[in-house]
Amino acid sequence: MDLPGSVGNAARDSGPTGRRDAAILIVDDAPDSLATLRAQLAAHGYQTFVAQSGERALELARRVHPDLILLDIMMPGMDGYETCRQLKAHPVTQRIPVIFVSARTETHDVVAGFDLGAVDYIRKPLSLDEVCARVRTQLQIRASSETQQEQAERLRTIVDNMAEGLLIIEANGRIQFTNPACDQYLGYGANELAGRYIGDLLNPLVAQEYLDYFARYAANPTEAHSHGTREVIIRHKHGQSVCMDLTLTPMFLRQPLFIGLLHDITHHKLSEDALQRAAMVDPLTKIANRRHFDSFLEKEWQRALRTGAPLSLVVLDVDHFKLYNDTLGHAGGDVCLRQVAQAIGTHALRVTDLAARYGGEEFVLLFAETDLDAAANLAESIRAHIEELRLPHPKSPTSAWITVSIGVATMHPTQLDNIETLFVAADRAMYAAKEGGRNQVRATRPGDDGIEALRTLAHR
Ligand SMILES: Nc1nc2c(ncn2[C@@H]2O[C@H](COP(=O)(O)OP(=O)(O)OP(=O)(O)O)[C@@H](O)[C@H]2O)c(=O)[nH]1
Repeated sequence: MDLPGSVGNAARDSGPTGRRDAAILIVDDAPDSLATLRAQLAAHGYQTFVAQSGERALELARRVHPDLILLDIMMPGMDGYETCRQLKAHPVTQRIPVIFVSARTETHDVVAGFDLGAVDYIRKPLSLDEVCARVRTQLQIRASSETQQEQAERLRTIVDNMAEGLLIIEANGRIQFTNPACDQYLGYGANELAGRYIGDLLNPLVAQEYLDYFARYAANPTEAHSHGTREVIIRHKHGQSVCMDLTLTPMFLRQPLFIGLLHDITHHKLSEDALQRAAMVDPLTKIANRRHFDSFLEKEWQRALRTGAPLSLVVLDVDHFKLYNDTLGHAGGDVCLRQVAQAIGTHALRVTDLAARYGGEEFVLLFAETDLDAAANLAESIRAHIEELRLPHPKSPTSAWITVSIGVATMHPTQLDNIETLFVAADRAMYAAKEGGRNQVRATRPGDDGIEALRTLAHR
């Protein structure tokens, strides 16, 4: 009988403390030798299994997964060498340490044993204490290598499954490793990024900044600290840009290395952009709001200062709008403002033009690099466009339709001027249009003499 009474899965289970005794399979065709070894090992607290042939040893090893195998070489049928070869060839048993126990003591026998993957070789006749000492040592080695392997596997599982992208980068910017999340974020297959350089992913200026930081760290690893988290635009494999938070931490593992953690913030970015856009738009009419217009005007003003180009401001006010609201209701007034805004917006065609609702029923347009005549002509087409909308204004003393009064002012700004001057001039021109009978455009150049300078372009 080869098996001890307790063989089976129960014998291999963990005890209540979670620790199980090491199990040793002893393979020897000589019953005496088997019995002696077994008694000795059992006395040291090991669980033992015995087999008297190579074939039986293979079968048992696959079933009970012993922690160690003591294997005789000379056996009838399959000898110890062949048994060892087959143990090492099978995935279930290949990692079980094998110690040869043999009366064959020639060096080439011992070498052949090691060549087959044995971890030790004990010569017969046996010194039982020596056997126990060698068994104990091998079990300790196995336990510690198993622990290391488990730790490595645990780490690997974490790295493979984490949501953040992970990159290991060398000091020269070469990517050494990426995890699956990183590959997926950036559109690459497994191992495809390894060997590439961060310059392949980042814009040249940002990549250079990182390379400078790497070089500083490599020159003085003890002084360096984490580069912190920063928002970067990374090139996806298929060309599009992805917005990510990148956290870089330096570490020294035989060489200076940098651990990069990538966190996808495209979604935050999209909502941030949407918020930013919303902050620039008038909620009722969906054209630019006053805040956006003011900052746009400030930029164009500065540009006009540099280039000396003319800057034209158009101020537009809906005529008798209070009366319109009183007649058709506030909601009707809102609809009208939307239609007027839409019409105005269609006249701001160049990137240097902007139409905005400045407040209430007042609208403004900026035409950069546009002189007074051109701006006045544009204003006149806006006036005509709105009149042609034929939005009924039943009680208006000016027209049966909605009309607007428009003031235009043009300046070649100098350092001595300010934006206020341009606004005041356009406002005065607009009020002159109101006073002149509404539904008309008046234009002026600040600096010309007051109301006389206003030119009537279209007076109906
Ligand atoms: N429906 C609506 N009305 C608004 C809005 N903002 C301002 N108004 C109204 O627009 C009207 C502007 O009236 P006024 O400034 O007195 O001038 P007006 O009636 O347009 O007359 P003139 O400018 O002299 O032609 C006021 O009644 C405001 O309540 C808005 O968002 N929606």
